[in-house]
Amino acid sequence: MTPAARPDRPHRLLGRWRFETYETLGSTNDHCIALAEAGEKEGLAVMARRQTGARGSRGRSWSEPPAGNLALSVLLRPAAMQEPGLWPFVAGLALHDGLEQVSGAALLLKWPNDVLLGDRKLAGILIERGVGPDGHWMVIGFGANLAAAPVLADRIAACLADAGPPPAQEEAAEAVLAALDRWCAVFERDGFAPIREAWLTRAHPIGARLRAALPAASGRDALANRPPVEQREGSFGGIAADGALLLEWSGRLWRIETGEVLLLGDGR
Ligand SMILES: O=C(O)CCCC[C@@H]1SC[C@@H]2NC(=O)N[C@@H]21
Repeated sequence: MTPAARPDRPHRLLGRWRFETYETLGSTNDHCIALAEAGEKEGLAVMARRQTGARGSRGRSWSEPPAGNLALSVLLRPAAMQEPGLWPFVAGLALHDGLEQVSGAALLLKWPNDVLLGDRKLAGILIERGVGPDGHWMVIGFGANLAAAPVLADRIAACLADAGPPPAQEEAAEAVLAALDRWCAVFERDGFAPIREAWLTRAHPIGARLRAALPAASGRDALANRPPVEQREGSFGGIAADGALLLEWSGRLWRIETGEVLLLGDGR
């Protein structure tokens, strides 16, 4: 957390969230994590109009234009951190539905929680967990290109401005928080089955061509039910009851539990 960082106005209550907005933070995830370690209760939601050190998944940075995109993180303390592998789907649904609602654009989910406009990445999620003096915490960070897409070396990203007038940052944050409130309630009440079903109706179709970049198989990780390669192209076969990606390749359905998945044709 930036020690001097102060919200730019008093927090507002939105469903289960205490919503704070900041002009500038290094990273909204870092800010929430520092507060979680200092004992903050669950339900904090932090939006920054600008981040100076945003982090992406797999240790990458998350590139942002000077202003106008969505940077939002929430702090949860799920009991004993049950089902950690299923939260990406809950969060992905919220990001997808919130952004669709404020833009009217038709968006797609890609495993496990990227949001695409057409075949290009529009938004992503970084989920981090830990345990501090007050118990377990989980921070879910949402990043979405609203006003501008970053220029990336290896692919072309999308922004909502490609599809029409982009929503304001706060409007997008509130829509994502409202959707997250709804999907958390479904998950808490009915478990993963309805989350999985809703996720599948918002994903690219079954049979879409995917390329999965898998971590190198070695030692205990070299599971017998995974292709013994680092990269494989196949067809989307849905998701399993535990959230694993099912990839049809070479006449078999393979389970993919970790790794990066590209929808082929997504601007690369
Ligand atoms: O690589 C990805 O797809 C995940 C990107 C997550 C970026 C968001 S922006 C808000 C929050 N704060 C961060 O530092 N990262 C996440």
